[in-house]
Amino acid sequence: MASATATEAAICPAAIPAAETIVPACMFAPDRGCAEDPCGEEGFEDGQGTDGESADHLDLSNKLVLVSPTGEQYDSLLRHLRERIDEGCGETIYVVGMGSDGGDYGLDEKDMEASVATVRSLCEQIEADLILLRERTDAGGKIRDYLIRRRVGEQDFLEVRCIGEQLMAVVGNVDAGKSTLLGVLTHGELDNGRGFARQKLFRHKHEMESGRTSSVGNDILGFDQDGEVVNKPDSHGGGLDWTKICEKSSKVITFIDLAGHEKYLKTTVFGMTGHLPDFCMLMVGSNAGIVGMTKEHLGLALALNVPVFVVVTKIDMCPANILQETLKLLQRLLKSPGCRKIPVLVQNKDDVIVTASNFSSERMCPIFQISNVTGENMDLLKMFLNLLSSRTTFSNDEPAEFQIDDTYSVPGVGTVVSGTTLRGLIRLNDTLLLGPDPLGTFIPIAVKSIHRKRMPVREVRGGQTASFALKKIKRSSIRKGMVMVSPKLMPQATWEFEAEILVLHHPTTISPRYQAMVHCGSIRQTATILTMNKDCLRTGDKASVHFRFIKTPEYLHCDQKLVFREGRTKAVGTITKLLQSVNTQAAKAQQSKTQANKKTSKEGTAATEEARPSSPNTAQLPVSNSLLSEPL
Ligand SMILES: Nc1nc2c(ncn2[C@@H]2O[C@H](COP(=O)(O)OP(=O)(O)OP(=O)(O)O)[C@@H](O)[C@H]2O)c(=O)[nH]1
Repeated sequence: MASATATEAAICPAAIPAAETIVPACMFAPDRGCAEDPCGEEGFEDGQGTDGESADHLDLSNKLVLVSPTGEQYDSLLRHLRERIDEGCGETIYVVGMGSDGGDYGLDEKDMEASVATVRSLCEQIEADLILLRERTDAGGKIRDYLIRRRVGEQDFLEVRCIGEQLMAVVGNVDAGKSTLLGVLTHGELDNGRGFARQKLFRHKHEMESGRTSSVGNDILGFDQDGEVVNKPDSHGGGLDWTKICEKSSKVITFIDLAGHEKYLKTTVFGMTGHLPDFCMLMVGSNAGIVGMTKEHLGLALALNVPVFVVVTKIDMCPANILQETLKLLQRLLKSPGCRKIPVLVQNKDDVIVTASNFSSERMCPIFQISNVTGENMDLLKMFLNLLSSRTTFSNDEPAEFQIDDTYSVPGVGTVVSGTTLRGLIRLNDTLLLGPDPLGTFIPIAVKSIHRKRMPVREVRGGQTASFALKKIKRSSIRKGMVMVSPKLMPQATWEFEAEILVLHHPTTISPRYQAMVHCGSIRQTATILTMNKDCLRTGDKASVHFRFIKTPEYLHCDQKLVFREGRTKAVGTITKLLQSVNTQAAKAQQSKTQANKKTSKEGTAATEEARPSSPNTAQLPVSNSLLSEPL
């Protein structure tokens, strides 16, 4: 398949040498030993039509297919491109001039021109921009890499302006330069080495004074169509106008700056589990090396399956031998059996294109070396950020589910909840079920206003962060970890669940009755181990464990990832079974009581009436017979 397969720039695991030294990025270029390998075939699967027609007989494997495709080939190419754009959440890197049929790579001038005209026409069909990233020459002529990114139309502005939004968790030990790098990236001014750039980001007074991040920060970086950063801080306070950034951007990255100090590990774990980041940027100070929380943060990202890349900072002030030592240790850590990553040192734009193309789907872990003070290699990092495409696809057809990360009281507005839409579509005036409350019940609630990136919008989709203003609800009755879901889901709260866990670290042994904090999505609550399928657990052990929350039941799913921690003890796992769900008379009684109270308020009554027919807690759920909602 000419461009279709070749565009994958796929790495070939078989071709990866188990080298001791850092692997150069060019090892991953598509022209290295991948021509006859199974990676090349992957594209064929993609190339199969939705009607089951094989791309094989359309012969899309030849690099010349784009020169003058038949109608059938054109349709197939279009279908394939559409699939890739959907898979890449609106963008993909597309290579012209390479086939997977074993022929020489490269096209002559005329064929390249014709091929690009075809790709341009395909892009028009899907309303996407075609941006040239690089041109190189091989035996058969020229090869070009393009970024294809779906356009964001004017009419989308009010709806979902930031289509290409990605969430990036920023982790690393204290003083690695996390806040500084975010300040430099989002405010466009270099640092002075004494904390100048980070000043713009601090949110709490004590952070300003100590220079340490304690909250989960949130900053955005926008790229225009040409990959240029659009952030322009205003000249007065240096603040960022998010609306303007989103307006001008074809891609927006939201950073969550997670605290580096061990004291704030709880917040950091919450940031990683609760915000569903697409990527994780692990920062390492070149002079300090792999110290403190670096390994913990890396372990957390790996356990949660978040693709990680590393940014080594402060290269301006680090002696060459220390920098080399840090890189060596870093590489050893990444290649260790616990990580099984392939470290790749990014040194030029070609390396950026290759690493960005393969990042989310492969074991590759790019390493950047930068200075926030001199700006060295900042262009490579920015280019990488612009080219990264997320593999997380969210379906809008599923019933809506929104998890609450934070609550606010806004004067004149009332209670506002913010969080992440996990799936489905939430529109203005939809009625959702909010819960669970301490009794495990969910109450109907109408969506009266939605904000995204500080802008009012009419809907939010899976994967997007948003805030909702809620009527007639006290802030104190909402806690992190609660959800707002479609009534179709008939939500139930769970006191007890089973999970397969792996103990990453524990100083002695864990046995039944042990208690620790469970982080799961935005849920953060202490749970007790009731039973497990082993007598006791030590570092490195895997087991099936039966947990019970100590305070309130929570809304959980099977297959959700969780982190279980207390002090230095840490375990990660996956929920396998929900054991004790609240679905009781008591919950029902509480539900009716809430509704009765609501009737006293006109608006509250309206909302209740509206939701009643579809409210599972009032009408449709089967009623179980015991007081399961009571804690043990
Ligand atoms: N010379 C030099 N100094 C840097 C660089 N990056 C950061 N710094 C300085 O290093 C110090 C620590 O940077 P921060 O950005 O606060 O580190 P952090 O990782 O955010 O720390 P926490 O928020 O506490 O987790 C500040 O004084 C920065 O000015 C760099 O590339 N070169």
